[in-house]
Amino acid sequence: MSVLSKYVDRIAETCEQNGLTKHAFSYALVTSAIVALTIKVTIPYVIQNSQHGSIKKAKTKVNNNGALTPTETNGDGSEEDLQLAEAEKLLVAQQLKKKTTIEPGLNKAFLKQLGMLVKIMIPQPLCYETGLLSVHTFCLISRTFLSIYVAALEGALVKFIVRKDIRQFALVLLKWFGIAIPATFVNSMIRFLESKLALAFRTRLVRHSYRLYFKNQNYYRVSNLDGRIENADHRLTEDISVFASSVAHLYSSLTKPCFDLMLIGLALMRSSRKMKANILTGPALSVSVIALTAHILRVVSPKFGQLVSEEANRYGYLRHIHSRIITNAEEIAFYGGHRVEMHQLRQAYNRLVNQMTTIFNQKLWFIMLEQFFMKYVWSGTGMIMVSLPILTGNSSPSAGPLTDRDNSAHAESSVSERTQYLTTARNLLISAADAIERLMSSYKEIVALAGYTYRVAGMMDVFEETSQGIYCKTSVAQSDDQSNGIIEFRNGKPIAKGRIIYTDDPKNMSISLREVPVVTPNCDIVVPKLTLCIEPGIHLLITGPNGCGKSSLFRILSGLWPIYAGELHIPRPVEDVPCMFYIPQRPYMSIGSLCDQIIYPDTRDDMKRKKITEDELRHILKLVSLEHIAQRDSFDVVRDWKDILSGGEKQRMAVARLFYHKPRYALLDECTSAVSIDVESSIYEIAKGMGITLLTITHRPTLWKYHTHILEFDGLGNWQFRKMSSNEQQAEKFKPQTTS
Ligand SMILES: Nc1ncnc2c1ncn2[C@@H]1O[C@H](COP(=O)(O)OP(=O)(O)OP(=O)(O)O)[C@@H](O)[C@H]1O
Repeated sequence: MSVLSKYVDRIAETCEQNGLTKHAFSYALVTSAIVALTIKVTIPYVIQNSQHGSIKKAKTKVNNNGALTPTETNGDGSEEDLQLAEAEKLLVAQQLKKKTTIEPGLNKAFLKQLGMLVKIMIPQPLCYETGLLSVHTFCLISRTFLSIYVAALEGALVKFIVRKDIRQFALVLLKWFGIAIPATFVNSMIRFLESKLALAFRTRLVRHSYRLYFKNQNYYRVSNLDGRIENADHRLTEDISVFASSVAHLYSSLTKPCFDLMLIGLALMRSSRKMKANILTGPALSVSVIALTAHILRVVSPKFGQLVSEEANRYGYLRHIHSRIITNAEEIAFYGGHRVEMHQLRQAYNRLVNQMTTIFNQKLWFIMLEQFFMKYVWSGTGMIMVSLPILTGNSSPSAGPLTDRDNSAHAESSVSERTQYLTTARNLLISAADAIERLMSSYKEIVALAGYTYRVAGMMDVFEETSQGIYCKTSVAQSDDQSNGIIEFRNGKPIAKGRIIYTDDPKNMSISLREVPVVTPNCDIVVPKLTLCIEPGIHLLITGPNGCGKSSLFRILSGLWPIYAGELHIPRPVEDVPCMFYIPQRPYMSIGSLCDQIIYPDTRDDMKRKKITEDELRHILKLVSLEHIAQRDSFDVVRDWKDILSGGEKQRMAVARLFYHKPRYALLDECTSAVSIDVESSIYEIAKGMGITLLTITHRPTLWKYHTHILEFDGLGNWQFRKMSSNEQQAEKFKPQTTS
């Protein structure tokens, strides 16, 4: 700094010699500094706006064409970058189209969302969280009192040093050490309670969102039927955790400085009064300076909420790509697709880095300005505030004749008093400045919190809507013309007008569909109207070309896909006898032991309640020719069954589940395609013998003979439901692969 000022002095002298006054030079210097600062502050906004404009143009292109055809590239990103951005945004584009889209920031919507989340985190006035909050608040207030006491002690220490009073000095020093024990304990307690509070909030939020996530098969609906949340896992883990921590942190970083300011202000006023000075000038000056600087900071502050929300989006996308690679590792390895995958991973990472760099860049200038105000402008104001009582105070000796000795004693005492006042006031001011700095930087945290609030509250809103059957997907056919009047739309969203009716009549255990259309989540109509009745004992074979809607029918029967019209009548499941049990082509292996695989989705307790023994499980395994697995391992051994069992073994394990649950209807979706024909035949025989009605999708003619009826789709929306002729049942003899 001194080198710089010498350099400036030298230039000023040179200018003076050339006829320019020192005044004119300093005006020019200050003006150019202000102009430079203005340019620095405004340029990021100009760049940001122009980038926003170009991305918007590209987005319009996508929305208009309904395809990813970005034509614009911005300065720092390639076309590929933009494509990736669009891929990230594709699933939330529906939301962006809506006029009601809320941008994360410090606004009414944020307060509403925060209020909603606070109600979840603190469900009632008297609960564990309010207990924690009360203890935390008590610790925060105690810490403020301790700070004031320590400042007073330090003032007294200096006073006794100036007075050379060793005895008093030693006494106060002892007190100072004594206070250190509770002070450090309270400090540590504050951090401990903040972590406990964050964990308690997180637990409440996690419990609530898990409840919603598993309500009405939401975990399926959110990722398959709705397009607003791409990475629910990221929101359920990372976002909730960061949100809870930042709420807990904000509580202490907002309340503690407020207490500090209040009590320190009072303490400062008291010491000003002691110095017989005006107690209002100092605080009035400091309040005006702080209000002004705070306003400037607010105006120039970058939109940290949006920036943080976008960063979380990109981070979520990166994790999503990672988890896709882990899930599909074998397929990628067989294809040798590592180059493509790595490229996508790099792109996603680069986009995250770009966003983080933008945030760092924005922070650089903002923090510089913030520090300038807080460290220099405020310190200067503090110095004026502290010196005012001494400079304007009336501490002259009282009237009356005084000897020289009296005068010198009085002078000595008032010097030590003033030193004590200055030291105490300085310490208090440092604490107050620290408190204000924390309050100001909390603003940044609040804005960042707005980003997380937007993501967490948005997730809960989507969960609520999807659980009620309200979906939003990007590429849905949104007009009645496109859907031929089969689907009705309201506010651009399709309405599921169809009804599921559960029948309780034990004499009527049939499944019947009445004019139910098969509609995909994108609102493509696969079959316009389907009417059929499946009685127990009607073993139905479902055939048709690929993509004709066979599996979709199962999704509708299981209640996974909404019914847009007509009626579906199904028997109400009674305890221990499920109505339908679905077995997919790619069986799902759960985490757990061999026993857990067979009884899934039952638990061990359910199994005990049903009084099923391990011998019975062994028998079930024998029925599907898997007894060797039980011989190899015990039923309790936990393994990664997904990797340990072969494709055919996994399919047989899934059939073992069917034999364990013995449902009324089995929905078999090519579930034995990898099982040898002899085992497959015996499985079908046993299932029929158990009284299970089969609804089978298969391309194998060998299975036709186990069925009595056939449902044929032609792939154009037409279908035929009829009894099979005896010739068709013997199809395997003369019709090796045909379906319809
Ligand atoms: N989650 C989904 N979102 C959007 N469309 C889907 C979804 N699942 C399936 N579809 C579409 O629905 C149509 C019917 O699919 P479905 O799975 O019922 O075919 P399928 O007859 O079982 O075919 P395959 O014999 O190949 O298994 C297909 O055009 C498919 O693209």
